[in-house]
Amino acid sequence: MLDVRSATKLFGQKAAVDHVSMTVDGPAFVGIIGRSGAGKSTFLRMMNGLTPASGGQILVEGRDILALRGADMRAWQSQCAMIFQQFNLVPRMDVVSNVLHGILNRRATWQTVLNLWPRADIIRALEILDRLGIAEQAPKRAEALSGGQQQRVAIARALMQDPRIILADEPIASLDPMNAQIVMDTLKRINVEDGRMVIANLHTLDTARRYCDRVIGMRDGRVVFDGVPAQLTTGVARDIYGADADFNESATSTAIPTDTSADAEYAARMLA
Ligand SMILES: Nc1ncnc2c1ncn2[C@@H]1O[C@H](COP(=O)(O)OP(=O)(O)OP(=O)(O)O)[C@@H](O)[C@H]1O
Repeated sequence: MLDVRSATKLFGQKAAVDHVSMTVDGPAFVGIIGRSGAGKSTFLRMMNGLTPASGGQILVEGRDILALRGADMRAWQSQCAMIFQQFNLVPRMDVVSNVLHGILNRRATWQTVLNLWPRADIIRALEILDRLGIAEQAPKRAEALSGGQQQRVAIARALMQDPRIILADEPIASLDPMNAQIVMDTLKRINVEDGRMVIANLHTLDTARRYCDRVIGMRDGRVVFDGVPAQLTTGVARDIYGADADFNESATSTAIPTDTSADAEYAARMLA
């Protein structure tokens, strides 16, 4: 389904993404790990056209999405939703309107300005929020929600697009461990239940091991590891992160104790 061939992005002389190649068949959950500056975000941004490539191809069912322009690129972007570390919601807008913004580019501007949405779209947005356990938050302003709830709204907005691929750029980097787990469980459910491919940049090894079918390790723009979580030993991780013998896995762990969260009830249900 996804065939990346020598994808490259240069910023001046520097290759942020350096001849990256990989194939992914079917709806896998792929994690990308690597130290800061390894090229993870740039690669995801190339995938959905936010950053134009300098070379290579990204073929999705034989079509090179790096070559798309205009309406074709916008059509691809609606099939390839993106989730960001900082959620990127409209803070003062209510939750359901934020979710409806997932299909903004399918609407006339005047309809959006007047906040006129077809009943069927509103119902679908509410159904998605209900599935993610946050339907009761629908009328609230996005800024009134906890970080974990806001990220679930961002996931709901992505689902509104009915995408084939979800790209998540450090989706849990701003969250406490319990909310991080809820968000990762949510992404995993979408992957398994809906058959949508998920590609997530992750900053913690334990998260990559726990949730991913496959892990890609990047270093200096290149793929230096491509395997299943069981192959991700401490030694391999040390190579990916370019760390020395003092490399300590706990530095990339989410296992920080916490006892407070606005999401405790939902967490209990999800984790039961
Ligand atoms: N717009 C840009 N202009 C110039 N250089 C850039 C730009 N975006 C990224 N870079 C450089 O490309 C390299 C890869 O950056 P990128 O953000 O993709 O890495 P990353 O692995 O996602 O790191 P982080 O986890 O810190 O986000 C870095 O050296 C970065 O400084």
